[in-house]
Amino acid sequence: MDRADIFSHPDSKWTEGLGPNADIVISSRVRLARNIQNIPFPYLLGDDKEGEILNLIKNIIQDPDFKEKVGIFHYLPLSELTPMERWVLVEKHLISPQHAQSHGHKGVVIREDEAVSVMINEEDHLRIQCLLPAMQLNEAWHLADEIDDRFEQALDFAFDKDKGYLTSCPTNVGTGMRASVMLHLPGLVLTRQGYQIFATMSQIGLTVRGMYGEGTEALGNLFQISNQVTLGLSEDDIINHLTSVTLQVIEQERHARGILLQEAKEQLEDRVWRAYGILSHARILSSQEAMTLLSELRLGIDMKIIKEIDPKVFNVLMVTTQPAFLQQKSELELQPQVRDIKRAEIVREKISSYSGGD
Ligand SMILES: Nc1ncnc2c1ncn2[C@@H]1O[C@H](COP(=O)(O)OP(=O)(O)OP(=O)(O)O)[C@@H](O)[C@H]1O
Repeated sequence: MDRADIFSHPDSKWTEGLGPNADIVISSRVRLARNIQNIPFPYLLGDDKEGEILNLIKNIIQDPDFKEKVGIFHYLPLSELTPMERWVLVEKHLISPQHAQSHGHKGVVIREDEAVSVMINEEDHLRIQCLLPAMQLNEAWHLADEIDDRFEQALDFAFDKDKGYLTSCPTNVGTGMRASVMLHLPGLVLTRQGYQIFATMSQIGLTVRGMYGEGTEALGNLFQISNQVTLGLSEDDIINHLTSVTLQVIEQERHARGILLQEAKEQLEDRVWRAYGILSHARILSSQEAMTLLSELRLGIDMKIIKEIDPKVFNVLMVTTQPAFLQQKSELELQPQVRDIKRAEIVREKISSYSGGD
């Protein structure tokens, strides 16, 4: 995948949708916050120093040994990207919305398969993120650990022998790790059990966020669950705890789907087929409506109510129907009403490609 493909193709490693519990876990993410010793945190840095950090990282990823060991990365200084390109990276979950809106010498390096991205000068000098499809928290952690080791061969990270890694926000001190899963939980939402379960998360050191992380809405019944605590726990503790809670939530979601099938089969089928009908024929779709209907369609696919559509369609449409991706693809800035027409067209085409025409 070359640099231009990052903005024109919806596919990332996570959109492959393959792996354990892929019917409920859309993606698993591990991010490590790291800072370079003796350099102030980004919020205290002047432009020159920020520029130096960007250059440092650029040189590291261009080193032949680094490339051979951990792969080819594209270097993208945010100042060289259009606002639309930055938002495509948010919609592909490769950078945070906060990073997309920042000014100064910020950047990101992205591995060719888009499983790894490293934000530069976000809240910390480096935010190493590994994003894999389905329930692969352990795999994402091992990959992040490997990338971290490679950077650490070239950089001295700020580390305190008692506290661990030092980070700009005290909530990240220690491992600097946030592990998270993005879950599709329509069963828990429809049976009204979701909010009760989410309310207990903070009592067990976890937090529930919306589709694009901190401060964002939970669209399309998608929720991100992540660890709140980074201090006093090892990386393995964090991964094991999140894994065991996620497996319980998966069980509860399966149970809720079973109840729906047993107690409200016709209503469930009706909802799924209506979603299919609207998505296959609508001429205007807002992003919110599209996400809601795509979630219902995906539920129907996972519950074998609809058999001919590949569940991966949901992951890809989660990216291609988003405002920035739509506009980037059209190479035009589009008014919201025009975007809604374009979105409906894209969804119709994708769905009819499975069902033999609109
Ligand atoms: N499991 C996941 N799958 C896909 N994307 C994710 C997942 N978890 C987080 N993200 C994405 O990562 C970005 C940052 O998320 P979030 O704000 O929750 O975490 P963070 O990096 O730990 O930031 P902070 O330290 O500010 O809380 C967002 O764009 C979000 O969509």
